[in-house]
Amino acid sequence: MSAAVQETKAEAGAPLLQADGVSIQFGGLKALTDFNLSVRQGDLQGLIGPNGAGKSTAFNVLTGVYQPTQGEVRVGGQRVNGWLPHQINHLGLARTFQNIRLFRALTALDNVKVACRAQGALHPEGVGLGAKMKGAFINYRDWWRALLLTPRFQQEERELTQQAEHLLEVMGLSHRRDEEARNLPYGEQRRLEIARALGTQPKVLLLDEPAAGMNTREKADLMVLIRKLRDDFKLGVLVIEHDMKLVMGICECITVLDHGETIARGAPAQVRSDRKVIEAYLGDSYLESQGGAA
Ligand SMILES: Nc1ncnc2c1ncn2[C@@H]1O[C@H](COP(=O)(O)OP(=O)(O)OP(=O)(O)O)[C@@H](O)[C@H]1O
Repeated sequence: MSAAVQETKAEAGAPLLQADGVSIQFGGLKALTDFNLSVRQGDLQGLIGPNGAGKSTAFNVLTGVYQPTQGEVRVGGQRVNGWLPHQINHLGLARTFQNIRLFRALTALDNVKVACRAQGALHPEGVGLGAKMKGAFINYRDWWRALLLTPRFQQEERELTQQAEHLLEVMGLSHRRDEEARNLPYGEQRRLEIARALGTQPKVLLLDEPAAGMNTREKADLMVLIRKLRDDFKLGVLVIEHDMKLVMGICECITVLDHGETIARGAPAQVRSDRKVIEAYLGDSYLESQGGAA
């Protein structure tokens, strides 16, 4: 870790994202049990575990897609249980999905612009009728502005385009600016998803299997890129990833889930030699491939 990042971490203070004793149950299935997590600025953490361990469920609970059966989620110190995903996003939490969810028929630029616009818009925070009515009023006002092409709307459009172009450049996608998302190669679609998440100006970025489907070269580039995003955008990053080389290579702290329970947490070296982790996930073949035993 660079001295600059260590310094940033020391200043980081309070967690940007926190889960305290979070559990969620689907019928009789305990998908996540007593899950605790803390992400601060400058963190690059991993979340791993076998298929069905509860990793995506954890992301869904943290981002408001699912409501926890028990426990508390805080974003920027604010309790967000019961909040909608876009409201939580507005507090500074953005994510990508395991199955890419781009606007397939929109250009790369427009995919990112949509996210930049969402952040620029005022989203009333909280739950309840007051927030809903305020939201409806804002939507109505913005609709008229767009319809009448007011000078302010046009100025905002220019600024959004510049922001989106910058993010495409950061993600190495400038050459795809005007191509429809569905026509991009798979690896580039994954990077476009990250550009779109960055468009909402997050403080914490959750990446769900960002390297899935990428070739070795693309994965290596992605590792460098994720670190750079963490540093340049002053983010806290949490990554779900099955590629152990990538997770062990970039994450400073790794949480391991199995059947919804946290079975280990620590630095890569500590986690990969943990007997429970080897038994549940890595397997002895992984150890052998690394040339050692626990
Ligand atoms: N909406 C839902 N309704 C019912 N069960 C669910 C729901 N979402 C997840 N589950 C179950 O919760 C468990 C955890 O699933 P989850 O998708 O979080 O695992 P995962 O660790 O992300 O797995 P993978 O690595 O395969 O993506 C699984 O048994 C899954 O079938």
